[in-house]
Amino acid sequence: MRKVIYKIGRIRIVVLISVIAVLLAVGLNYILQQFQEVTFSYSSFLRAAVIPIIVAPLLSWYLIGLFLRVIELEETMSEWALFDQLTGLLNRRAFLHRAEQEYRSAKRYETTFGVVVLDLDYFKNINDQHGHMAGDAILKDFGDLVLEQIRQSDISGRIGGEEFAFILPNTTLAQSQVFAEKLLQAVADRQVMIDGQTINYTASIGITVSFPENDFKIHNLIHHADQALYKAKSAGRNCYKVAENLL
Ligand SMILES: Nc1nc2c(ncn2[C@@H]2O[C@H](COP(=O)(O)OP(=O)(O)OP(=O)(O)O)[C@@H](O)[C@H]2O)c(=O)[nH]1
Repeated sequence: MRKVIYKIGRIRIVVLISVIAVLLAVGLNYILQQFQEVTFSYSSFLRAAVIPIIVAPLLSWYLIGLFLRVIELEETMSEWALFDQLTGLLNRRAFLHRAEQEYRSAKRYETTFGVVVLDLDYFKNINDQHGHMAGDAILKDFGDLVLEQIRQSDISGRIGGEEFAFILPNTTLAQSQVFAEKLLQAVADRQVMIDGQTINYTASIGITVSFPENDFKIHNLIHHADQALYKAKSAGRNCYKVAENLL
């Protein structure tokens, strides 16, 4: 509906509604004159047209504006329901929903997909040393990196405070490892300026892959990737590890 309004143009719609209102008023006046059997009068026509000429454009302009605002608010609210406000990535709930869809599609078409879980390293230290705002700036920077560099067909979400997850459709283990390597490098290359100070950050990654012959559900896959992530943390961080069951 909003698209229709923008396509036709608000002014044209207002003019159209006003013309219809005037025609209706004049038509009604004509019918009434017929019923009341009064002498046909042009001045009565003019009087009938005056009110819609003034009221119809003002009222329709206002109502169309109100309608557009309501639609805009509705769109913003449905966006808020799906996206994390800080990073612009899918929130946990929306991510899991999309991941579930990919899981079903991969099962149906017997394809393999990668599941990658990433956690920013020593994030508590960043908050403690530079403040919560700096922590937020890093999270936002990571969101920008993902939005800029990750394929549209991949599914990315913020699934926890400083934990992110990715579903890579039609992707093998070897390809998921290349993805992880590139992502780690891209994160390490980032520089965030906070209060004139440059802050670098790193991340750790856990990977698993869903094969058509396995029957692991999404929450199992994320759990396996999470376990691999903790291995990467124990191994010193800024690296990736593959889930135990794939080795
Ligand atoms: N600024 C900011 N901090 C957050 C947000 N969500 C979670 N955090 C913080 O992230 C920190 C996570 O700390 P830990 O779980 O100890 O992990 P870490 O310090 O990154 O250490 P490792 O993961 O082991 O490398 C906590 O201090 C949380 O308060 C957020 O939205 N903004």
